[in-house]
Amino acid sequence: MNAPELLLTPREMRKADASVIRSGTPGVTLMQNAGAAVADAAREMVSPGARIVVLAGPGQNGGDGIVAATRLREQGYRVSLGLLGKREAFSGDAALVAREWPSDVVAVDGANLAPAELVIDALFGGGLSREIEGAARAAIDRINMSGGPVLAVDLPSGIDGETGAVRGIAVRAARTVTFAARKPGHYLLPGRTFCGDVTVADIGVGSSDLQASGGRTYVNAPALWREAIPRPGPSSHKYERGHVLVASGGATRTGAARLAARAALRIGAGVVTVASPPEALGVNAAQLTAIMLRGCDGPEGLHAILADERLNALVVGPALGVTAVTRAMVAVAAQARRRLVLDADALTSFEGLASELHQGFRSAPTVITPHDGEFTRLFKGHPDILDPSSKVERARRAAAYLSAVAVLKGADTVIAAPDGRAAINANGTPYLGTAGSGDVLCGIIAGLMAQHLPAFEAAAAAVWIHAEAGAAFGAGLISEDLPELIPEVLQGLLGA
Ligand SMILES: NC(=O)C1=CN([C@@H]2O[C@H](COP(=O)(O)OP(=O)(O)OC[C@H]3O[C@@H](n4cnc5c(N)ncnc54)[C@H](O)[C@@H]3O)[C@@H](O)[C@H]2O)[C@@H](O)CC1
Ligand SMILES: Nc1ncnc2c1ncn2[C@@H]1O[C@H](COP(=O)(O)OP(=O)(O)O)[C@@H](O)[C@H]1O
Ligand SMILES: [K+]
Repeated sequence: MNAPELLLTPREMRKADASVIRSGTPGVTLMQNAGAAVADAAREMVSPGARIVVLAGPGQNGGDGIVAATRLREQGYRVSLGLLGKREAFSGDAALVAREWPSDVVAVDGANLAPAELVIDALFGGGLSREIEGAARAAIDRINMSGGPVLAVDLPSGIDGETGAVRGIAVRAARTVTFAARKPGHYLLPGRTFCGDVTVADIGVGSSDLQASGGRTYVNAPALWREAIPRPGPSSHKYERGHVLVASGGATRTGAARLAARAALRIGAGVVTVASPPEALGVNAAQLTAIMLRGCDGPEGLHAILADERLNALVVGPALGVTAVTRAMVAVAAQARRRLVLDADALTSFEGLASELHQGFRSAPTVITPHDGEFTRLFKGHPDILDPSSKVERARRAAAYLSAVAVLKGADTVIAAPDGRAAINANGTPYLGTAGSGDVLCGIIAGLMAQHLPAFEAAAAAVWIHAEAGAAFGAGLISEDLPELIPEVLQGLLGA
C-alpha cells in the first residue's frame, strides 16, 4: 500500500532539511541535487541547445536556480542568468554555488526574456516572507507577459508555500519542480492554479527526515483511509453495517434529507431512516423506498427516537431552518452520544454562538461540514479561529475548539481533526457546486461513520469519494446523480 503523502510547510521543510544536515549530508549537496533535478525537468521542456533564461533571487531558491543554470550551460544550452540583487550578496550554500557560475550575470530587469524558449523561475521559494514589490514585482510581471513556458523552482515565486496565497503577484508556471515533499501551497487555492504540473524530486531527504519535520498535513487520497473502509463479512447483517438517521426539514424542505439518506445507503450503511416532522411525512413517504421513515416532532421527538440504540449515526442540519429549535435538535443529538454529522442550518443556527459548542463533541465522534460562509458565521467573534491565513490552520483550530472533525468545504476542501491531523482535497470539479451537493456529502460521511470508520477517516474518505463521483460525471451533474455514482467509485477502491 502507498504511504499517505505528507505535505510540508516551508517551516517544516526547513526542519526536515536540518535533520538531513545533522545526519551528515551538507546543505550544498541538497542544493546541488535540487538544481540538478530542475535541470532535468528543463531538458524535458525544450530541445537541445535551446535558449534558457534563469532568474535567481537572493536566497537558497536562487541557489537552486544557479545550479540548474550551471548544469544546463555545461550541457550545451544557451543559458543567461539574471539576478535579483548582487552576486556578492548571496550567503550560505547559495554563495558557494554562485561562485561556480562561469559567465556574466545581468540584473533581473536587464534580462531579455524575448528570445527565451524557457524561463526558470528561481526568485523565491519557501523563504517568501512578505508582499512582493519593486524590482521583484516587475520581474514577475515580465515573466508572465513573456508568454513562453515557465519552470518554477520549488514554488512559483509569489505563492506562499504554507497558505497558497498570492503575495502581491505570482509567476504562472507550466511546471513546478519541488523537493522532498509537496507543500500545502501546491494544493490550496489559488496557489494550485499557478503551479502547472508539480513533480517532486528526491534530493536525499529521507522519510525519517520528513517525519522529523513534525508535519501532519496530508494530500487527501485513498492511502490515507482506504484500509479503514469495511467490507461486509459473509455472515454480517444489516444492523452491523450501521443505521443512519437523517433529520428532515418541514413539508417544503425535505429534499436535502433524502439526498443525504440516499448517499448514506449507497456508501454502505445497512439501514437508513429519515426522521420527518409530522407535516412532512406525506411528501417524504411518497419518495422513499429502501429508506425508512419515522415521524419526529422536534427535539423531544428526536430524543424519543434515539431510544433505539441501533441508530448509530445521525445527520442534523440540512434544511432544518435557522432557529432555536434546530439548536435544541443539535443539543439532543450531541447528548445522545451517537456519531454525528452537523451541516448547514445546524451550524448557522449557532451564528456567533460557537462558545456554546466549545468542547461539546468530546464524547462521540462528530464532523462539522461548513463552507466558508457557514464557518465565518459559526465562529463570529473568534479571531483566533477565523484569522489564520492558512485554511488548514483555520480548520485545525476549529476542530480543536469543538473537539470535532472540521470539513472546511470548497474547491480545496480541508479536513482537520482535533489531534492536529489535516488533509487537503484536490480531486474535485467545479460541477460539484450544485444545489444539494453538500447534503450528499453529509450522508456519505454519516454512512461511513455508521460502519465504524473513525471520524477523520470517514470525513476524508467521503470528501474524496464525493469529489471522485462528481469528477467522473462532469458536465450536467446534479446532486441526485451523486449517490448513484458512489458504487463505481467504491468498487474501484475496494476492488470488488
Ligand atoms: N539546504 C538548502 O539550502 C536547500 C534549499 N532549498 C531551496 O531553498 C529555498 C528556500 O530558501 P530560503 O529560505 O533562502 O528562501 P528563498 O530563497 O525562497 O527566499 C529568501 C530570500 O528572499 C528574500 N525575500 C523574501 N520575501 C521577499 C519579498 N517579498 N521581496 C523581496 N525579497 C524577499 C529574503 O529576505 C531572503 O533573502 C527552497 O524554496 C528551495 O528552493 C532546497 O533546495 C532544499 C535544500
Ligand atoms: N469548484 C469546486 N471544486 C470542487 N468542489 C467544489 C467546488 N465548488 C463546490 N464544491 C463542493 O461541492 C459541495 C457543495 O456543498 P455546499 O456548499 O454545502 O452546497 P449545498 O448547500 O448546495 O449542498 C462541497 O462538498 C464543496 O467542496
Ligand atoms: K520559485
